[in-house]
Amino acid sequence: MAPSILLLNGPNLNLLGTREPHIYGATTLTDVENHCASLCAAEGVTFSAFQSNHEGFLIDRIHSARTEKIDFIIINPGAYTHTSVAIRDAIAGVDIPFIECHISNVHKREEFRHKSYFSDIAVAVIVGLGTYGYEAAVKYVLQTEKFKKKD
Ligand SMILES: O=C(O)[C@@H]1C=C(O)[C@@H](O)[C@H](O)C1
Repeated sequence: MAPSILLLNGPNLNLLGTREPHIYGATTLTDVENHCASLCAAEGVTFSAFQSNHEGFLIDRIHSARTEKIDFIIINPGAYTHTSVAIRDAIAGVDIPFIECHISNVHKREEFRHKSYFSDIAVAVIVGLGTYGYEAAVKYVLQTEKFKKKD
C-alpha cells in the first residue's frame, strides 16, 4: 500500500486567492491542492485534501484519517490554530505525525495569532512562506524514509 499524505485546511482557506491577497497571496486553494497532488503522484504517494469552515468536520476528517491509515498530515488549521483544543486533541488522539503550515508569518501579526495549540506537538511548523509553505511541507515529507520511492 502506497504511503499517504492528507492536506487539511481550516476556515476561510477556501477563499484563498481572493481573501486578503496582500497577506495570503493570489493562489487558490484548488491550485495548492492540485500542485501538492502532482508532487505526490510523481513519487507514487497517495494524496488527499480536505477543507472545512467547521471545527467538527475537521475533527471527523482527522478521525477518519486513522481508519484510512493516512501516514502524514499537513494542516493549516486557520483561525482554529489559536483557539481549538478540540482539533489539537483529535490530531494527538489519532497519533499521526503532522506539519503545521501557515501562509503568513503569524508571529509578525496580531498578538492573538502568536499562540498555536498545535506547534508543540507538530513535527515541524512552517510560517511565512506563502502558499509555497505547503509545497515545502510536502517535499519534506516525501524525502522521509517511509515515503522515499523504492526502486
Ligand atoms: O497564515 C495562515 O495560513 C493562517 C490562516 C488563517 O486563516 C488565520 O486565521 C491564521 O491566523 C493564519
